[in-house]
Amino acid sequence: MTGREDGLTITAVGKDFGPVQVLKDVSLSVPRGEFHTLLGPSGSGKTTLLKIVAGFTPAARGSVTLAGRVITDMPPEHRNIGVVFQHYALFPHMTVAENIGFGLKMRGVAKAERASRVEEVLRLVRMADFGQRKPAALSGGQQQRVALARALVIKPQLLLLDEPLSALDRKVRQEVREELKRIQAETGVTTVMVTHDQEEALFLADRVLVLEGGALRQQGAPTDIYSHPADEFVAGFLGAINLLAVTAQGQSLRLGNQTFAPPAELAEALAKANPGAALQLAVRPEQILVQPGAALPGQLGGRLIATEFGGPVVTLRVEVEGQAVSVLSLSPDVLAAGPWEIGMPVCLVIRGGRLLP
Ligand SMILES: Nc1ncnc2c1ncn2[C@@H]1O[C@H](COP(=O)(O)OP(=O)(O)OP(=O)(O)O)[C@@H](O)[C@H]1O
Repeated sequence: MTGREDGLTITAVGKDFGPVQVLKDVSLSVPRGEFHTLLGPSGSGKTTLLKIVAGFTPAARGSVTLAGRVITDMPPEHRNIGVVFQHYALFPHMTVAENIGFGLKMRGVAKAERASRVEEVLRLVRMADFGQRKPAALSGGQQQRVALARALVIKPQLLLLDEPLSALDRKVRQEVREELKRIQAETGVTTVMVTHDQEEALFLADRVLVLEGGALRQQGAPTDIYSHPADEFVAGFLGAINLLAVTAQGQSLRLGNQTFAPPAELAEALAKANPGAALQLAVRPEQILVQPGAALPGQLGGRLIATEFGGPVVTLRVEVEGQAVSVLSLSPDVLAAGPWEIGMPVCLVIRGGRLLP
């Protein structure tokens, strides 16, 4: 069997709540061993999709296949899926080890094997010394590790994570997210994680699936989806971006009264555009190079309107033909190398981006 047949396949899954179609025939597949993140704003249907896969909610239409078996109507306890939610929901009266072993006990696994599997999975999540503690005596990050151990101890064919990090504070969230990436790589378990945090989705995933209004807007590798968003929604949702109103003019682009050379990667898209067509150029701040002084031919000229210090990065705000453009400079050295005076002329070189209709 290929990885794809071994993994998860969702085919035309739909779901309605009353008159509202919250999932509109979503199809996707997660090859075995891959880590996919399901990213989308609140209410986009992420949790509903995850619940359908887990078996907690029936689908109105479509099918779900895991490891070659159709599981659409199978009860959750027969699906061999591990699930972790935002709120840990560990049993408070049981120790960590008992919490983790509970699912094995339900499955009739003998005591000695239970103990060795609990120990193994506790080592995996680096909580080997915590087996005898009660959940109340653990930090939030440690409780989520235990929840992860509990989901993994059954050796699931699929791991589903619903915002598992969002109740943790920033520093702990980063630690646990790195742990999660390591643990997924070590176990090789096929994983789908729901998040509304763009950075988290990009950091963790082999592939990011962007859901909006119950429909998949784009799926792809993190770098691809970040640099080549399919539409304005995806572009804006994945981080800061400049959307510049431009018109196609042969091999060049026109912005207001200025004509400039687009980055080479846009040549193909530009060749297909109608002359004079109004387009949007979507450019991430770090795809723009800024220099003090007037523009040379092929560059864009503007005026510096603000500099914003942000620790490791500095954002320069520039006005070009009445449009505001933000430029990310990767180091404060750029600022120190000045002179950057508000109101001064600057020139911009656009080094990447995407044309949107
Ligand atoms: N049991 C239900 N009854 C009625 N409507 C529901 C039910 N569950 C979810 N919905 C609606 O379905 C839509 C999708 O909800 P869902 O929880 O899947 O979104 P989400 O993307 O996970 O959002 P969030 O990030 O806020 O959790 C929302 O409009 C929600 O109000």
